[in-house]
Amino acid sequence: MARGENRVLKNRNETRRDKREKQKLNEKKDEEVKNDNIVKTDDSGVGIFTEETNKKIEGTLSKIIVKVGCITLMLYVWIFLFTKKYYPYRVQNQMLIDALQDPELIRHTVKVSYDYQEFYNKYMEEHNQPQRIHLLKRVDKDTVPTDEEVKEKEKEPVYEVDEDEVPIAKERKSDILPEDEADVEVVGDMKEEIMGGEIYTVDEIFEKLGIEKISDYQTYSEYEKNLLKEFRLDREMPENVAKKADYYKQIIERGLKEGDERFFVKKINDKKGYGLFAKVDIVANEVLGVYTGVIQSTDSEKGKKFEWYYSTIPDRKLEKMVELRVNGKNKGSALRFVNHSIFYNSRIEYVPYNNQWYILFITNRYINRGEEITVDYRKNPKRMPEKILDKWDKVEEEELQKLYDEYMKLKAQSEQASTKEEKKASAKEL
Ligand SMILES: C[S@@+](CC[C@H](N)C(=O)[O-])C[C@H]1O[C@@H](n2cnc3c(N)ncnc32)[C@H](O)[C@@H]1O
Repeated sequence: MARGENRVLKNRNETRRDKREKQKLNEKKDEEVKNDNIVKTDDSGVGIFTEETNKKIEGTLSKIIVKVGCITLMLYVWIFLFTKKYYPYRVQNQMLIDALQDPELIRHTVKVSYDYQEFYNKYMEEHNQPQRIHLLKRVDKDTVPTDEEVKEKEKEPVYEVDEDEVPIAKERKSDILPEDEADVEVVGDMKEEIMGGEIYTVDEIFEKLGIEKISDYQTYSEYEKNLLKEFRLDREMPENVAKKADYYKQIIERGLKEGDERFFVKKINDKKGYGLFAKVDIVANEVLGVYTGVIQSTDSEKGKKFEWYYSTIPDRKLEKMVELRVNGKNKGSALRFVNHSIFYNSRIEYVPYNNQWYILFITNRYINRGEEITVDYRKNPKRMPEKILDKWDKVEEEELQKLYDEYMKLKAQSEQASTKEEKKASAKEL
C-alpha cells in the first residue's frame, strides 16, 4: 500500500512541476509577442514599429498606391481619347451642319452652279452640240433668300421646305424624313426610266466584285508604313495647302464616318466598264468623298487602272525617291468607279490631313440625279498615259457626234412633218 501511495505522490509532484514549467514557457512566449507587437520606446522616447509591422504597413501602402495609379492612368487615357478624338468630331460635325445652313455659302454655291450652267450651255451652242444643262430649275440666283428671310425660315420646322427653296443636298440617310424617302430611293425607277441596264447600290457592287470597303487609307506593307512614318507632310506644306486643309478637315472626318447614300453604280459598256452615278441631286463644290485604297510603291509602268498618285518621298534605305500610289482595286471607296470624261463634272483636290494626303473628289457644278460622275484624268499627269486618254476622248467625241447626228435627224424629220401639216392646213383653207 505504502509503495502505491508513494507512486501517486511522486506522480502528483511531477505533474505540478510540468504545469509550472509550461506556465513559465507560456509567460516567456507572451513576453516575446508583447515585445514584437507593442510599441517599443527608444532612448528619445519616440514610438517606433518593429521591422515586421513596418513591412505589413509598407505592403498595404504600395497596394493602395498601385490601385490609385491605375485608376488615374485609366482616367487620363479616357480624358485624352475623349478630348483628342471624339470631342473634335462632335464639334466639327456641328461646324459642318452650321456651314450647310449658312446662307452665304448657299448663295455662293447657287451662283457658281448658275454661272457654270450659262458658260456650259453657251459653249455647247457655239460648238453645235445638243447637250444642255438645266440646273436649278427651281432656283434663280436672284431669288436666293436674303439673310433676314433665312432667319425667318429657321424659325419654321427644318424639313417643311417648299418648292422654291434652295436645294440642300440630303446626304445622310438619317436626315431624310419617311415622306421624302420615295424621292431619294430612285434606283428602282431609274432602271426603266433613265438608264436601262445593270444597276447596283455601292454595297451590292462591292459584294459582287469582292471589294472591301475602307474608310481610310491602308498601307500595303510594313515597308510603306515605315516610309510614311518618317515623312512629315506639314514640313512641306505651302500656305495655300494649309488653308485648304483647314477648310476640308471637317468634311474629311464627316465623309469618313458616315455611310453615303448619294451614289449608284451602273455598267456602261464592256470597254468602259462600270461608272459611278448620282442617286440624288448634288450641289456644286460638294465633297463626294475620299479616294481610299492601299498605299503602295508602284511600278509606274503597270497597274494604273485603279491608282491615284499619292506622293513621292525619299527612301533612305534605297537612297532614292520612291513613288507611292493609292490603289483602290480590291479595297477602296465608291470613288474607284469614277471614269474620265472630256465633259467632266467633278475635280480632285489633294488635301493633307493627319499627316496623310486625302484625295478628295469634289463637284464642279450642280449634278442632276442620274448623271454620271466624271473627272478629268488629264488634270493629274501621273494618272494615265496621254495616248490612252486621247483614245478615250476620241471614243467619247464619236459617241457625242452620233448622238448629235441622231438629234439633227429627228429635228429635221419633225420640221418636215410640221411644214407638211402646215401646207396641208393652208391647202384646206384655200
Ligand atoms: C478608276 S477605274 C473606273 C471604274 C471602271 N470603269 C470599272 O469598271 O471599274 C478607271 C478605269 O476605267 C476605265 N475608264 C475610265 N474612263 C474611261 C473612258 N472615258 N473611256 C474608257 N474607259 C475608261 C479605264 O479602264 C480605267 O483604267
